[in-house]
Amino acid sequence: MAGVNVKSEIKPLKKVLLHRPGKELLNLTPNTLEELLFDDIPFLKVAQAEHDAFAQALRDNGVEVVYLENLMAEVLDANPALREQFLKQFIEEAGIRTERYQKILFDYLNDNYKTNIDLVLKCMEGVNLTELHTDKSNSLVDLVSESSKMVIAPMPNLYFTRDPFAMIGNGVSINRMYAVTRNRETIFAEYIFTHHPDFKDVPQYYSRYSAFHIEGGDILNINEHTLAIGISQRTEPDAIDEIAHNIFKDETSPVDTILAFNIPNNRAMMHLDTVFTQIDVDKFTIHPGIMGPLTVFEITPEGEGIKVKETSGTLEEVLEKYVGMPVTLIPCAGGDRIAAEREQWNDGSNTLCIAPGRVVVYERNDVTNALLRKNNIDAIEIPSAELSRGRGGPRCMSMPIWRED
Ligand SMILES: NC(=O)NCCC[C@H](N)C(=O)O
Repeated sequence: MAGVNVKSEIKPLKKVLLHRPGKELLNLTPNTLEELLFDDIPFLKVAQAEHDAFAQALRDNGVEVVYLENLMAEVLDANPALREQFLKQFIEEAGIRTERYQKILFDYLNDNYKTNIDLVLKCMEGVNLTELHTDKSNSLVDLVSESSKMVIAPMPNLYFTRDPFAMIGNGVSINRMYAVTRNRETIFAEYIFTHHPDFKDVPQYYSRYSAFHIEGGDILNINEHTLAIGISQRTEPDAIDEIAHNIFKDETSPVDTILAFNIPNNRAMMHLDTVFTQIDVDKFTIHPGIMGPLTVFEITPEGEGIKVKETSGTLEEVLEKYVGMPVTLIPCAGGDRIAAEREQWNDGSNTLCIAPGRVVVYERNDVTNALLRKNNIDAIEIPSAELSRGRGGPRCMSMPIWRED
């Protein structure tokens, strides 16, 4: 299956991109948690077992699972000249400024990680100064530096494959991320969507070099004509203007309406998909906390440009207009504020829909999961004690590549 095809949030999922959490999680420390966007340090062995259970649940439901690290290694295997280019770019973007250190790191990584898959996994893991064995007598920096510190920071958020790039119909948005720690994640997308034979012809609607940030957790394909994008902590309105122009300009894209949902700017609701996901033709999960402050803007093409207006009506009315039937909003954990806040913090609203009425959910969100079943939703539970410490659920941990039309 070459290319990408995602024109819905709910149609049967055929192919998905994941990243199995790796040694990058071992390089989280209490002092770096905030900068690296984690709230605690997951126990890697258990996080991997939970993630494998997630992948298996998807395979059991007929979904082909591909891994980010493998696609990237395939690109480098097929184009040996890119290995050097990638590594230099990666080291530079990791913030290594001096030529001396750029060379030390290049040689260390290139010489010690001979296969491309090992190199890619090592880049994700990060590099500790203790690995480098530099000669302390010819550099003041080395002499005064702590002996154990990360000279290349780890990339612990990679298992949230939803965010660095996002499929929109038959195209892709390669994102500029909100936080420095996540910006290197999109280098992999740049290589895959430029060089991988399955993905190099996919139209690109956004560039990682654009000035404004936008993340995939804010992008929802409501149907082939309608896209919803969150204005959030992670996505700036300027980025939505820019992507709207690019999508409307593409004659092959049927998208003619973008709904911009203005959600509160805070960590608990960092992306639209942390507060709102579609789970059936006429059902959505929702965090009750966004109902009050939510405004929705409608963006449509006008001439060479775009036209923007605020929509009127309740959220139900707005959604009904676009899905073409009455809709039910299922509040996370029912109506109770304490249960809703607790379960939303652990991604109760962040479900991955794999067919209409069938979703993958974290098992810990008992109240929400029972409510979904009461609404005739088939909720497939996966273990989540460790994965949830990164603040993302099944939708965040997956990037659909292909859904049936
Ligand atoms: N779509 C999502 O909501 N993704 C979750 C991302 C969690 C990650 N720790 C972050 O803060 O970016």
